[in-house]
Amino acid sequence: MMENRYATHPTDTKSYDTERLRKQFLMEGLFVPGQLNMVYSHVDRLITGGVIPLKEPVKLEADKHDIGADYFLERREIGIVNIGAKGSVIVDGTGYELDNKDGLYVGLGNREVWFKSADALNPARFYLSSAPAHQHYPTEKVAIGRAEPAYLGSLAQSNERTIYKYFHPNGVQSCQLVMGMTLLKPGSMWNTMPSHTHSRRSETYLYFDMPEDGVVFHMMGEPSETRHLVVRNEQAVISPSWSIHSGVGTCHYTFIWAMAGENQEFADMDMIAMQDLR
Ligand SMILES: O=C[C@H](O)[C@@H](O)CC(=O)C(=O)O
Ligand SMILES: [Zn+2]
Repeated sequence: MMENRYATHPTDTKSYDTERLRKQFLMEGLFVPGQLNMVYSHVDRLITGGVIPLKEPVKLEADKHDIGADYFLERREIGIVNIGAKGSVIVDGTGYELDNKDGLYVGLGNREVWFKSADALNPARFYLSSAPAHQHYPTEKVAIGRAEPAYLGSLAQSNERTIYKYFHPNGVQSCQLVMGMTLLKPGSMWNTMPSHTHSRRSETYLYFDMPEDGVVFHMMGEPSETRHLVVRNEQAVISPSWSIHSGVGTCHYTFIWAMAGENQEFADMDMIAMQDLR
């Protein structure tokens, strides 16, 4: 299933109530057993999806009306991260086994991508992020143990966390997609504070590894006009270029970030001074 989400003007967003904010920016139903669910955001044309294969493998596909192509990766690339139990992704006949938190880049031109769980009773949960692409780059797996970690924050500020970059200029190559995972240490609940925007690109966040009753208050909006979304386990957020994207949880959690836009420089951010937040 593909749901469409359209771009929003920051001035319009000021008058949104909770319901409208959630409809526009929150992706709640990505992970449903046995299904492939996707959201097509017209912000940078990022497609965000989730798939939990059970007994039957699930094929990566979309309606021609949505993507304007005969097969999913005809004019796109995709980043996949498994947030569940062991599974595999089969790319034009070649299988790649993904354990929990392993990632796989699949580039333009691959015709058939299938998702499989090793055990239907304890299935894989694949998170997907896809951007338009103009060139083929090789399919490549990034095991979490192989990704380069960056340590940020401090326990005193409740934001001690490790950032793993999967697909980026110094790692697995892609056309647009820059994707990685940030793990908060137990006792740390804040992510991406001090906050930033980056008008050169947009971003999505998937929050997971949270208890059922856990929530993250995801901060969004223009720096001088902040709003929040209450986000639960395995829900994702669309962050347009003009919005901050930051959050605080009721306990520590993990999130996957994905970006697309003008460039791929991770550090190309506009930092917001704490005194400018409203
Ligand atoms: O533009 C970069 C993204 O917002 C994230 O990579 C930030 C992040 O993971 C963090 O600070 O923990
Ligand atoms: Zn960012």
